[in-house]
Amino acid sequence: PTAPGSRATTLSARFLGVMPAYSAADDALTTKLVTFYERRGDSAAPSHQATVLLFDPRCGSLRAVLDGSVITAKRTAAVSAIATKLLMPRSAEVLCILGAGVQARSHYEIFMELFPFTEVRGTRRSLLGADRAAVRGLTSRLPKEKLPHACHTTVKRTQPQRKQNGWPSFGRESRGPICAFPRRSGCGIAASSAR
Ligand SMILES: NC(=O)C1=CN([C@@H]2O[C@H](COP(=O)(O)OP(=O)(O)OC[C@H]3O[C@@H](n4cnc5c(N)ncnc54)[C@H](OP(=O)(O)O)[C@@H]3O)[C@@H](O)[C@H]2O)C=CC1
Ligand SMILES: O=C([O-])C1=[NH+]CCC1
Repeated sequence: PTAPGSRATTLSARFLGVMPAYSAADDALTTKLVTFYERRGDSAAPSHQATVLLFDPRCGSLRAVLDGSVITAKRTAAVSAIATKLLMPRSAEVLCILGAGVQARSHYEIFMELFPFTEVRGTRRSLLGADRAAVRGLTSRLPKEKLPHACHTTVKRTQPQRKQNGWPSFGRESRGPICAFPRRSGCGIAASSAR
């Protein structure tokens, strides 16, 4: 959990995070409850499930219960976008997304809206079969200049964007194995100027 004052109760690879926050400026008292579980087998449940509770700061009464899934997806991508805006080299042209989950999708959407990337490349574990360890190490071990080469599929922004469930359809323009991007679930994101 990333919010100040957050607490997480852990049971193996299963977490319940409690993320309370108070903003005097917004007159808002709130907490998010989020479970994040390692996905097992072919479970259909999302790995992250969240609910947001909104309280009246004056009397402490509960005022609203909100589904936290969209809030989590959009808020996390928005914070990444702010960091990217401040840190990304001006020459960056390639957006590389590692993983193909909820965050991958929300990051893709906001990054393509805000930044002039000319190309997007993506990778997902399931395509790698026995080579899963290689993907696990991507974010930590791969030299920056190698990152795009590790990606499994690519689409040029200049080409017509065919959509498939809201995502670009990585098809004929793909290099390497064609990825039915996405299936269900993103583990990391990086912007690279490497060609
Ligand atoms: N900082 C913040 O505020 C937040 C951070 N997060 C973090 O962002 C990350 C992504 O979350 P989310 O998109 O919701 O999760 P999803 O479960 O939707 O997606 C996870 C993706 O990571 C891949 N993956 C999982 N384990 C491995 C592994 N061992 N090796 C390679 N790939 C793997 C999955 O592959 P496959 O499809 O094959 O299963 C899937 O593509 C998580 O680490 C999450 O905790 C999320 C929300 C908020
Ligand atoms: O903000 C959030 O919902 C989470 N951060 C890490 C795991 C879940």
